[in-house]
Amino acid sequence: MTGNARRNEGTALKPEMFESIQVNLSAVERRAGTLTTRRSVKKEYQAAWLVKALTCIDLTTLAGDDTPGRVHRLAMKARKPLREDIVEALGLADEPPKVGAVCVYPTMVAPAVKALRGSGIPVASVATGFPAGLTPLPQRLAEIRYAVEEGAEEIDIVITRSHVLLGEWQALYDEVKAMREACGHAHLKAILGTGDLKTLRNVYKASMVAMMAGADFIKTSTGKEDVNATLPVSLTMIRALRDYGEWTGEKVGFKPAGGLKTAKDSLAWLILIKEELGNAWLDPHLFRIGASSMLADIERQLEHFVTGRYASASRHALA
Ligand SMILES: O=C[C@H](O)COP(=O)(O)O
Repeated sequence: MTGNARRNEGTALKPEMFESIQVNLSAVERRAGTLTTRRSVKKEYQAAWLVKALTCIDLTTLAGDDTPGRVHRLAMKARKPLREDIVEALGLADEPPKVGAVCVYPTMVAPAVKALRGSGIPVASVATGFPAGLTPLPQRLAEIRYAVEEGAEEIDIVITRSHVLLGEWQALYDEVKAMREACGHAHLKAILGTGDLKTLRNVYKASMVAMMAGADFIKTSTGKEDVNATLPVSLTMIRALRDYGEWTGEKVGFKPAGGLKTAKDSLAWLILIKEELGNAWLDPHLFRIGASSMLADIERQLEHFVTGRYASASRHALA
C-alpha cells in the first residue's frame, strides 16, 4: 500500500492513546530555552546547516494583494534562492540548492505551477477557509479539490480550533479525515493554529488526532495568529509525532510556520529536529519551515560567510 493510501485510511481514533498524556510544561520550556543560544555563522558546518534549512523552506506568500506577477517572482526565487556567486563560492554549482515548496492561496496555484514547471519544486496551497477555517465543511472540501485540480501537490488545511477547545476529538478526526480524502494524491499538512489552542496538552492531542486522521505533516500556525511558531509548542508537537511513530511505525512530517524570520531561527529549529527526532527528519520530505521572509536573512548570512572566508584567506596569504 502506498504512503498516501495508508494515510487515506487513517488510524482508528483511540482516545486512550492521548487522554492520559501529561505535558510537562516546565520541562518543555527548560528544554526549549537551551535552543536559543546565540549563534553566528562563521564555520563551514553552520553554512551547511543554513543551506539545509533553505532546502526545507516552504517559500510563502499569503497576502491579500498577491498577484500572479508576485507569485511568478517568488517562484523564480524558489528556483534560484541564492545568488550564483554565493552558490559557486559554497561549491554547490553542480547541484544548486532550491527550496522545499512554494506556498500560496488557491487562486495563485496555477501561476505558481506554471512558473515552477520542470523545477521539481511542488506547489503547496492553503485551503479550507484559511486562516480561520470557519466556513462550512462542504466549501472547505471544495476548496481543497479546486487547489488540487489547479496543480497543488500539497494542501495546508486549517483545523477547526473550536473542536479542540471544546474537546470534540471525534469531530476533529472526522473533519481531517474528510479533508485527507479530498486531497487525493496530494499531501495534507494540518495547521493546528497553536496560538489559539490555549494549552500544550491541547496542542499534543490535536497533533495526535490529526495524525490519526491521516495528516502527512502537522504544522504549527497560519502566520496570522497573535502567537505563531514557538519552541515549546514545536517541542510538544515533535514529541507527539515521535510517540505516534512509536505506536504506528509511520513517519509524519513537521512544519513550524509563522514569525520565523532569521537564519538563527532556522538553526534553532534544525537543532530541535536533529536532537529530538534524528537525522532522518532533516529532509524536506519530513521537515519544512513555513516562512515568507527567512530566505533573505539566510542568503545574507551565507554572503557574509563566503566574503568573510575570502577576506580571512587573503589576510593569511598576506601574512
Ligand atoms: O505558512 C506560512 C506562514 O503563513 C508564513 O508566515 P510568515 O509570513 O510569518 O513567515
